[in-house]
This record gives sequence, structure tokens and C-alpha cells, in this order.
Amino acid sequence: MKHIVSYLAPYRASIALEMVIKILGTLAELLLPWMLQVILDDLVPEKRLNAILLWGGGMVVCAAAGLVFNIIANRMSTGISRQVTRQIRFDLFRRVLRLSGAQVDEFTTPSLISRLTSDTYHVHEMIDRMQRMAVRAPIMLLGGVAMTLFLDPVLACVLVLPLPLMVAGVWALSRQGIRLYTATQTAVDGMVRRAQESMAGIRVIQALSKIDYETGRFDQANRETAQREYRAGLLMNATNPLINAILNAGLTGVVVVGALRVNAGASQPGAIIAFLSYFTMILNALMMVSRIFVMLSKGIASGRRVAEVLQAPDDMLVSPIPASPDHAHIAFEGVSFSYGKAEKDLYNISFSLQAGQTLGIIGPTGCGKSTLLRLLLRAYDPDAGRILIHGRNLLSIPSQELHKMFGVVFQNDFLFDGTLTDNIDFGRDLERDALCRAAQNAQAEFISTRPGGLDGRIAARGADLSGGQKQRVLLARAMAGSPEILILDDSSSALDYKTDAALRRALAHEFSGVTKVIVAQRVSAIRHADCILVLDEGSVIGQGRHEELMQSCPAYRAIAEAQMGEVD
Ligand SMILES: Nc1ncnc2c1ncn2[C@@H]1O[C@H](COP(=O)(O)OP(=O)(O)OP(=O)(O)O)[C@@H](O)[C@H]1O
Repeated sequence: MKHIVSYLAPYRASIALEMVIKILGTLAELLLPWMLQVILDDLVPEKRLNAILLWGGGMVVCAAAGLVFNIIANRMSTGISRQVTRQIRFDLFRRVLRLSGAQVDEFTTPSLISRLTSDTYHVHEMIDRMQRMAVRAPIMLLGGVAMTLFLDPVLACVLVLPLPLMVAGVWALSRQGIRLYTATQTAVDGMVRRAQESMAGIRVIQALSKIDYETGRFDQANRETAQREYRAGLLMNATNPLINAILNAGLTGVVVVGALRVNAGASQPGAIIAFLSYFTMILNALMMVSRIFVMLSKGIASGRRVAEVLQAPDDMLVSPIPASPDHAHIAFEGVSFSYGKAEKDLYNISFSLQAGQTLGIIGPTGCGKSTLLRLLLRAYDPDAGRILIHGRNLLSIPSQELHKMFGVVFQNDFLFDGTLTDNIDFGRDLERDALCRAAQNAQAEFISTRPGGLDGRIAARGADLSGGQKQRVLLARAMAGSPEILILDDSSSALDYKTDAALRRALAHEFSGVTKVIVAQRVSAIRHADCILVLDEGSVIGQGRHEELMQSCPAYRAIAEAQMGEVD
């Protein structure tokens, strides 16, 4: 939480000024019942009209000052909380994008989304309300008590007696509240995950008539969230009635004792009226305190979740490892890796590629093909062995430098709502020529037939493109930045054979100097590779050129023969 509080540091001066204004506004309000008491008890009985008008005018000025100062202070607090939350969200988003693959797995994507959205919203509410109420409530409370003590100390004691009981009750409820709101946010994570999965698979859900099934699954997550929110709300809603009950007991005592004192001539009716006004102020202040505790419970629970991500250690540190005299462009040396650190997902992988060579990777589903690519991109670090680029250990290459080397197409890669130019350029400010060439090499000639061509828009996730068209736009994106290493993960599976063959020709001719790592299901996509890795359950069961593997690797031969008609 300290981390979140540190975001307020740049606004110290503004917050101090805002608090002074708030204090002035609250003090002006506090004077009103006392002025009323003076008018009723001192001036009216003596019929001093000028003095009555003067004190009445004073009351109007105080009321106006209270209004204006409070409005100014509230505007300032809203401005500060807006800027602080914007900065927290910005830093959080930037941190999320820099998390390692293992950290994303640990936090989970839906949880990161809810931390970025609903948690930062709760933090915003906490910062905003705390500035508004945290000054006003104590001043009203303590000022109200002080004024009642000044007006009639005996009556004030009757009112103040239950306060410690109230503070203890609110504190105990709030502690429990933080726990319950943390549980609620975890349920929100689950609901976001369900919604995200359903949105991503909306077409399949509709096609397979699974709308009721998915609605049921979402309803379950929604109910869980609502239930936890209800439990937290139930608890925190107990604070207001608790305060009311205790204060009403105090009020009854005040009215009874006050009536007795007026009858005995120890107090005056104006003082009792002022007393009741202060009582209302104290009541409002306590209500505010209870709201502050609800807000704090939510805000602290959310702030901790946000801080967890902001303070997540940098997994991908750059180590000063000296480069080895190695002429290979890419080398894997005895690389092993496991996601869960139990069973190996990749075991003892070794290969080396010269600049301009092509590595093909093939194997059954789940054998570790994409994992190998993730290690090459340093989304995860190997548990054993090392990965070298130009003889430099991947661990020693700063991520900015490393990632500039690659052009990548992942499985299920994403396109966003924008022009095709935006999607291919991807914020790199590439020359128009480079974009056109990339589109041509990616066989994305369909672009010229769309309205607007490269400047035409596509929908989010490329929803208005066919599977093959999406893949070609993604290929164009990967090819456009003149990468030195091109990574293609099953990126031509939706292309027809003719287009696939044209793509391979473009890769061979236009990218002859680029080192290529191609994961494919089709043997035809990798048969001309300089080296092919055949993976099975994370281990290499065949390694060599197509012709060698046809002789030496039965699994490869079986795949190739099964696709025989397809191999060109
Ligand atoms: N983020 C992850 N956390 C834990 N396990 C994972 C993760 N990603 C993949 N795995 C597991 O690692 C193994 C290899 O997965 P990988 O995605 O590399 O397979 P693949 O060969 O690319 O499969 P496909 O051909 O279906 O894409 C699988 O058993 C998979 O369940």
C-alpha cells in the first residue's frame, strides 16, 4: 500500500492547500449553530434588531464560505485523484506488458485485466473520497464535540460517552471488510475470465448452439461475485445502523438530560437547538467515517492487488555474461524447460543455425513447439542449458535490443481495430514502400481489392477478415520491420496450397539473408528447411534435413506419408 501512497507525493503541496481550504469551509459550517444559539439566547430576548441582522448576515457569509470552499476543495481532490489514478493505471499497464511469461501465468490474464480496471477504480474512489471526507469528517466530529462542550459540558458528556464503543465497532468491521473485498475481487477475476473466454469464442458458441451452456457458466461466476459482494456489503452496511443505534441512544440521553437542565435553569433552549444541530453534524461526520472505512476496505484490498503487480520483481534481468566465439546466428545448447518446474516440457534441445538458414519444427500437438519459440523470444528462461544469438547468451541481451531482432507471427495472434496500415506498421513508423512490399511478400494481394486498400479499416481481432486473410496480414506485420530472425508459429495453416507455396518462394527469395524458425503442421511448409526438429513430448526424436529424416525418423516419415498428396 505504501507504494500506492507514494503516488500522492508529487501532489503534496496541492493536497495541503486543498486541505486548508477544506478546513476553512468546515470551520465556517461549524460556526453556524453557535451563531444561531447566540441570536436565540442572547439577542432575541433583548430585542437587539441591528445585532440580530449583523449575526444573521454573519451566518449567511459563513454558509456561503462553507459552500464555496467545499466546492473548490472537492474540485481539487477530484483533479488530484484523476491524475494519480491515471498515473497508476499507466504504470500498471506498462508493468503488465513487461511481465515475464511465468509472471503472467501466475497472475493470470483475467486478474491482470481486473487489476487494471476495477481495482484501479476502487483506488481512485479511495483517493478521491479520502481527500474529501478524511479532513471534513474529523473536523466536524471533533469540532462538533468541542462546540457542544463549550455550549454545555454536561450534555456534551452524555453525547460523547458512546463514541469509543462506536470507534471499536467500526474498526473491527473494517478489518473484516478488507478480507471480504479481497475475496470479492478474486471472484471478479473469475468472472472476467469467463467473459473473456466467451467473447473470444463467441462464433463457436453460436455455431454449436452453446449459448445456454455458456450463459450458465457465466451466471455461475456472476453469482459467485454477487454473493461475495453481498457478503462484504452486508458486513459493511452494518456500520451505519450500528452508528445510528449508538448515537440515537446518546440523543435520547441528550434530550432527557437537556429538558431537565432547561427546567432547572442550568441551560437555555437556544443552546439545546444548537446542540441538536451539532448532534446532526456529529452524526453526519460519523456516517462519513463509516463510508470512509468501506471505501478504505475496498481501496486497500484493491491497492494491494495493484501494488503486487507494480512491485513484481523484474524476472528478465540482463546479466553481464561474456559472449562466446560462436559463428552460429542462433544456437540452443542442451536447453531444458518446465512450466510447472515438475515435468519437463522441453528436454535437452540443441541445434544451431547460421545466418539465413531455416529451422523447421514439427511434431504432435502439445509437444513443445511453441514453448521453444517462447524461450527464443525470452518469454521464459531455460531451467538448464543456454540459448545464444551471435554467440551472446540471451540472458545478456537487453529486451529492447533482443525483440528488435525478431519478426513474429504467433498462433492466434491478434489484430486490432484500425487501418491495415496501422496493423502492419504496428507503431514502427515504417516507410509506405516497406508496408506494400511486406503485404506483397505475405501474399496479401486481397488488400488491394478491399475499400481503401492499405488505408481501409479492419474490425477488432480482424473479425471482418477470413482466417487466411488474417494470417497474411500478420505475416506482413512480421515481415515489414526487416527482421534478422523471422519466427512463424503455424502461421500458414489457413492458407490454400497455392498461396502457401507462393509464400515459401517469397521467403526463400526475399528473405534469403534472414534466419527463419518455422513451426508447421504441414511437412510441405518446412521440407526445404536447412534443419528440421521433430519433437515429441518435449524431446527431439529426429533432427536433420527432410531427406535424412525420411530415412532416419519413422515418426517424421509417418507424418510425411500421411500428407503425401500434399507435399509438393
Ligand atoms: N503457460 C503454460 N503454463 C503451463 N503449461 C503450459 C503453458 N503453455 C504450454 N504449456 C504446456 O507445455 C506443453 C507444450 O506446449 P506448447 O504450446 O509448446 O505445444 P505445441 O507443440 O506448440 O502445441 P500445438 O501444436 O498444439 O500448438 C503442453 O503440455 C502444454 O500443456
